[in-house]
Amino acid sequence: MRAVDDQPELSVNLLSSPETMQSNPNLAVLGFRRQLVYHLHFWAFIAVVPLILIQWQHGNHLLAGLLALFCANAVLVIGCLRLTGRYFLKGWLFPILAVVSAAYSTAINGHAGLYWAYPAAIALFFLLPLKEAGVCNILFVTVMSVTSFLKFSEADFWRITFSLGLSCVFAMVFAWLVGRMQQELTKLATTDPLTGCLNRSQLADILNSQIQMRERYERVSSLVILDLDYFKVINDQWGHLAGDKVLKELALRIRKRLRENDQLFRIGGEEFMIVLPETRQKDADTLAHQLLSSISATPFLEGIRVTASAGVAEVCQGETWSTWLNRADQALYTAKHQGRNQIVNAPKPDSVVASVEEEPLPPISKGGEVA
Ligand SMILES: Nc1nc2c(ncn2[C@@H]2O[C@H](COP(=O)(O)OP(=O)(O)OP(=O)(O)O)[C@@H](O)[C@H]2O)c(=O)[nH]1
Repeated sequence: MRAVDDQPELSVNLLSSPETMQSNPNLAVLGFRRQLVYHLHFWAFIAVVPLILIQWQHGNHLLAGLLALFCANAVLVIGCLRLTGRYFLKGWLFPILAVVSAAYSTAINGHAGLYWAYPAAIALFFLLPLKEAGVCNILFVTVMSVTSFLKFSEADFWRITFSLGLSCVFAMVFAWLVGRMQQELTKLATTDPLTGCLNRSQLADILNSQIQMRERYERVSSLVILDLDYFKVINDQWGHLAGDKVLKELALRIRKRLRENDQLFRIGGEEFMIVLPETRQKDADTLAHQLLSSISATPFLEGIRVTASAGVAEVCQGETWSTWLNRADQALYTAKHQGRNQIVNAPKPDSVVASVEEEPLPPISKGGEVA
């Protein structure tokens, strides 16, 4: 399990926007992870603040300093998460300071310091990626074993080593299972169970990322929306199970033709959308023709021949994801209206055509040639 992902481009504050989290499963997971980090730092801060005074009064100034640093880090992490939604220093200071403080406290305070080793070891699995947390904990248990060997009786040394080791193993297994469960649930929430295609949950995010590529780097992407023709007739004549098989087979045929970076969504009953990064309209149109040919060339099930219609749209400068999608959708509507089994390319939006037409002509040199 990883507490917080590296997503610097994510500017939403997930601690304060539950609506965003509800509509996007990936953001929901990230939001819960941030909540976990937030609460760990908050409660650790509450628990450790009194210890600073106690250690200072006992003359353990170095330990008091370490604990003060730990609390300052907790305040910074909480503040950054609250104000910017980012994770200060990616969570490394908490485990380092917790582990060093626990080991040092055990060395100077004996059993009183040892009790803090257990929460510190467990917290590692919630703050760091699983592998890093595992390695840190092996080092930590080793340091604590050596300390207890030097400080306590042999029987205590064995007890401490095994109980701390076992706590780490339990925490690791739990964190690993929670991480797997997150992955499974995210997959379930973002894909269509019948065809395995992406569902609408991430549609806006993925289209927006393509728009950003267009705006920042002039990298042009295209959309193809493809819809089976007269699919209702298949359901009516051969039944819904046959209809489902046709949809599965359709997704397979489309996938066979796609590149690794292309993304296939099922956005309606028999309506599919393909996002084609770094693809011009002309090339998207070629792909759409190939898809329509592969759909109509061979029957899906015995006797079931199917055709499809498609709308193609390249993203334009200054366009939002919904206007881009709408243009592709309108093109599909036109293809259906014109008789189906065909592809229609979406025209550029009016504002883009106007701005191209209004572009000033290049200056003319003295000789009458274009400069
Ligand atoms: N088998 C099956 N059918 C579905 C599924 N989702 C939607 N449908 C059916 O798909 C059909 C869509 O019908 P229409 O929207 O009229 O579309 P169409 O018959 O393909 O007509 P055009 O798109 O205009 O060519 C409906 O009968 C839905 O019940 C599904 O998951 N499985």
